[in-house]
Amino acid sequence: MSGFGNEFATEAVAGTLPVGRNSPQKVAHGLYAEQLTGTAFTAPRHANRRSWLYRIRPAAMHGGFEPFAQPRFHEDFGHGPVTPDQLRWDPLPMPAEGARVDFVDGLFTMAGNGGSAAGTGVGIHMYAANAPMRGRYFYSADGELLIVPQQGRLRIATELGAIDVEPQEIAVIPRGVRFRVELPDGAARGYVCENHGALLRLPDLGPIGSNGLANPRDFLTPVAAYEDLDGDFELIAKFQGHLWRADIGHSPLDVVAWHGNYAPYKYDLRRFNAIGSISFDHPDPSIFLVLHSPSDTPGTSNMDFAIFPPRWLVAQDTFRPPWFHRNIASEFMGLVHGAYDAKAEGFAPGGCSLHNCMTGHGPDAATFEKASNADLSKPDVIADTMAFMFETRGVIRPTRQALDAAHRQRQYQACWAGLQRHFRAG
Ligand SMILES: O=C(O)Cc1cc(O)ccc1O
Ligand SMILES: [Fe+2]
Repeated sequence: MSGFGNEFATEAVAGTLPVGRNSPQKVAHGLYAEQLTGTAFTAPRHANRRSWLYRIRPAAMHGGFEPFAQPRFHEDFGHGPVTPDQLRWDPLPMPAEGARVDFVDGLFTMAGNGGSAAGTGVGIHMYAANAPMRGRYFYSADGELLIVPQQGRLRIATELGAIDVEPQEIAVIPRGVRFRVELPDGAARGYVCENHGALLRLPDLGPIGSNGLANPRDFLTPVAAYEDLDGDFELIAKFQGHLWRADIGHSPLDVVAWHGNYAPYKYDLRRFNAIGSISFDHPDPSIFLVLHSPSDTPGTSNMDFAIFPPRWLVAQDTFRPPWFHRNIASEFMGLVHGAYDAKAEGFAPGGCSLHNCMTGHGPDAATFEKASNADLSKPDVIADTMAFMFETRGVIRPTRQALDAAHRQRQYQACWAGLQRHFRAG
């Protein structure tokens, strides 16, 4: 179903959805009615999100929760000093041969800020997995999950229907929605931004007008699909930064029909309508905004999700790649595909970098040399690329395990060491 944040209505068995009411005395086909709210009951209408689910058993039916051990997936960003160094990592290694690692076991928390208790900030995780989730279902009560696959497709079977995503697409699973991940290609790796703040939404377009950037009709939400399965299953929850498990005797993906505007969705990043300079200067990266989580301060996001897709560079008398800069915002970047135009070397697909508040960064020495001498009489085309940025208002604190990881590039700063002094007074 196409559209962003629409009021959808979908039923896997005809005649299930009640007409003219949400909670009739008896629901058709002997189902239970259940409301799932994603915003405060009294949130303004334009921001209000909730769905009505008609299901075989209510979500309340499961055993007691007990702690679940997966120590690499958490919300512990530390309280001590945080380095202002530029940081970069090679791709998260795939699971060892012979190990069976599913999506939940394969999550590795890289960095974050704020937290689930505060209701602001983000958790930034990566996953590397080689096995489907079997008899296991997961949800995060701590935030919505923006999933950015980098290698391998995911089939995300959720309570509200199934989403198939591949690299260069994204999926968003709302807070609380239960799901299971299968790996059609046998293995998968990617990035996850767990958003503790306001729900992701499309940005206003200002003078750009009524079309452009990510267009609403390119967002896709699944139709209802249900499992009617009994068994010795497990429900895993992320709640207040910790993982919990409970026995559940049936598949929680048993929603036969639903209606509402709180639902998972996907988007193909290749549909993004990139807008840029056709005169001079490289614009601010806000021009590449796909989705954002606003904060209480106008114009200042809790989190921005921006991408750097294929595009033409035509600006005249201009250093065309990203400039050298320091920002108030903090930037976590990943690369889904190809090469990134500010980094000639070292930023690999599946890798990531972190440039925090006021930390200087920009093109590496090789990129600077090339772009300073490029022939500007011709347009350049940047093809075969898809980089992205999770940009936040708060400083992004790398986790201990990310700083200690063998795949951290300890010599990253050397990429700027070759920048020559060119100054001549007069
Ligand atoms: O640091 C980066 O590479 C991301 C980035 C890209 C860009 O085009 C402008 C600013 C910016 O921070
Ligand atoms: Fe930057």
